[in-house]
Amino acid sequence: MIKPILKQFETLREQGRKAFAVLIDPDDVRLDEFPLLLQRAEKEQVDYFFIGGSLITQFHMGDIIALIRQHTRIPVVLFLGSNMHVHPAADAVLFLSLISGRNPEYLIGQQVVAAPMLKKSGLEVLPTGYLLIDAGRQTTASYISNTTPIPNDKPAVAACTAMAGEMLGLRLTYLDAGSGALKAITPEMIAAVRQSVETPIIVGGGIDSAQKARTALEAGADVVVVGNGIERNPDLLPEIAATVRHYNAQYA
Ligand SMILES: CC(C)=CCC/C(C)=C/CC/C(C)=C/CC/C(C)=C/COP(=O)(O)OP(=O)(O)O
Ligand SMILES: O=P(O)(O)OC[C@@H](O)CO
Ligand SMILES: [Mg+2]
Repeated sequence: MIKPILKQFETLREQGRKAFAVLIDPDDVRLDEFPLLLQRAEKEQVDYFFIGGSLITQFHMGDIIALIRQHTRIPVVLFLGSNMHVHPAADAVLFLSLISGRNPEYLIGQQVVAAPMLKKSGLEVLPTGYLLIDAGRQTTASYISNTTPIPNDKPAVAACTAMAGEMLGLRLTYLDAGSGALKAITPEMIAAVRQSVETPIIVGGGIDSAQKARTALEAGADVVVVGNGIERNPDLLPEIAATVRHYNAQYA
């Protein structure tokens, strides 16, 4: 039996293994070209698809998930900007609470509205402390959520925020510089969070080279997420997949 996804993340963390998640922004998917990416992802042993966006204007999330099922066995995890984007055909949902911000709507409001729907959906719910980190420019997620990201040179703020999230019972920590970030999260910040919590750590935003992925993994990320970088340059997918495989072969 395939382990639930939270258990998979916790096992990675316990064993020192790493995983690679490809972020699919539904609005940027061309359904005719998508199977090519999927075949590549399957061949390169991508571990997860994260799917979602701050805004979704194309109503084809169901078609996207159906194509993923047709071409791969890679689990699909919803990464949502809004409770209106929930789709029951996925495997799991990152149940984000935006704990770096002070906007109650994104700390608990969206979650209250989504809860009954999620309970019925059969989706695995992954309680996640979500931290937006300054990216060198305003990102869609910080604009839409109306929250101030944590300054990227303040690792202690991120560490204390993650710690509080863990104490509140959140099981995953997601450090996100935001999609298309100019600056990826510093290794100092990732390491400070790693020393402060036991939860698996997901890191994303602005990872547009294999070297940046490796830096995040070495600093303590358990899962790296790449979206824009692969949209711009599909050859980055095999490069990052090889980096993660190499890391796992070397250290696990
Ligand atoms: C789990 C439920 C029910 C809701 C979550 C609602 C919360 C708390 C969201 C957090 C804030 C937020 C708006 C996050 C968005 C995260 C995301 C999917 C980012 C992907 O990138 P985009 O922000 O779409 O960037 P682009 O502008 O590059 O498309
Ligand atoms: O698109 P990129 O910059 O890779 O960001 C991935 C994800 O963490 C954004 O929320
Ligand atoms: Mg988007």
